[in-house]
Amino acid sequence: MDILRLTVLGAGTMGHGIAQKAAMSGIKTTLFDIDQTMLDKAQGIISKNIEKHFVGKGKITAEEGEEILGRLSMSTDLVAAAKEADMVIEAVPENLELKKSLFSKLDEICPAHAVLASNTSVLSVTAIAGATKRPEKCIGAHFFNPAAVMKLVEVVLPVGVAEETVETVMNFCKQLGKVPVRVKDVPGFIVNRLLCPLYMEAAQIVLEGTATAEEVDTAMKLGAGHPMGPCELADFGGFDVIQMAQDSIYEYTHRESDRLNILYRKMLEAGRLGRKNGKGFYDYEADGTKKPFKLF
Ligand SMILES: NC(=O)c1ccc[n+]([C@@H]2O[C@H](COP(=O)([O-])OP(=O)(O)OC[C@H]3O[C@@H](n4cnc5c(N)ncnc54)[C@H](O)[C@@H]3O)[C@@H](O)[C@H]2O)c1
Repeated sequence: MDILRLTVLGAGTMGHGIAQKAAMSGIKTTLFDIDQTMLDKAQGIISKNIEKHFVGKGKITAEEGEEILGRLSMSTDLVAAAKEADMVIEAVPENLELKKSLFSKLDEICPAHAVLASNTSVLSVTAIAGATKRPEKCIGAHFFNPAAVMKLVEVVLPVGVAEETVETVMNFCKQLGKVPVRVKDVPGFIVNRLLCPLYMEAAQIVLEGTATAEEVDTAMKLGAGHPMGPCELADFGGFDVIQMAQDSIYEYTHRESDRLNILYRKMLEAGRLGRKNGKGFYDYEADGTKKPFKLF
């Protein structure tokens, strides 16, 4: 099935990037949020991105830029936003009850053929799908931040998903210029399952004083070819998100090595969330410069 009409729920960090990419790929896209100010903000960011990075750089004409924006509409009315959708992607806050309740409503509102996708990072897609009467049409579509730029989408297969749904979503991702990878609905999927142990060991090295965060980052960038060091990357992802991901992986594996490193818990207790509040392994200035934070 081709996706001609897409609805994205949540106009925050991820939702606006997914909506921008879909509109740029020729898909009629509606961005829904309960907060009009988030929709206004998203509209502003998308318009600026298209002007600055595409029209301004001569990649598309001004008319093509207008056409992209013409394919994008904003709504605070869920029924109007979703009733004709071929596919819905929810990118609302990481809260299982909220996502289940939205999926249950979407199940009533959307056409019978519509695919319902969740952008959840750590929650069970199977549990979200279970809130509907169409689990075979529910799936995870895990985009990465910034969603308009990052190539990967983890296509997450919950229990009971139909192969036809998987194929539809794999093709949709390719239409967006993304590279989709199939993964079963197990905590951490692929990327977080592999990144979390790196975050935990990096924190342990810093905690025991073997090396500083800066030394860990330099070592992994220059020695392992990573574009960002693990401490910088942990700051970027956010310690609250890492905590949720790590706890969900531990709940699945019950391995001691998969427990959240105490340093993240201490940072969170100290109100340090990472880049999102300018306080992580590093302190960040408004101009993007950073200096290492002295832990103890
Ligand atoms: N930020 C990331 O790096 C990242 C990466 C991958 C996946 N995710 C996942 O994407 C989802 C969204 O994350 P985000 O960082 O974009 O969040 P965000 O807080 O930036 O945005 C969430 C948006 O949802 C809106 N919202 C709240 N309740 C709503 C409702 N009932 N209906 C519609 N909209 C509602 C909010 O107004 C807000 O605009 C989460 O599940 C998160 O785990 C985030």
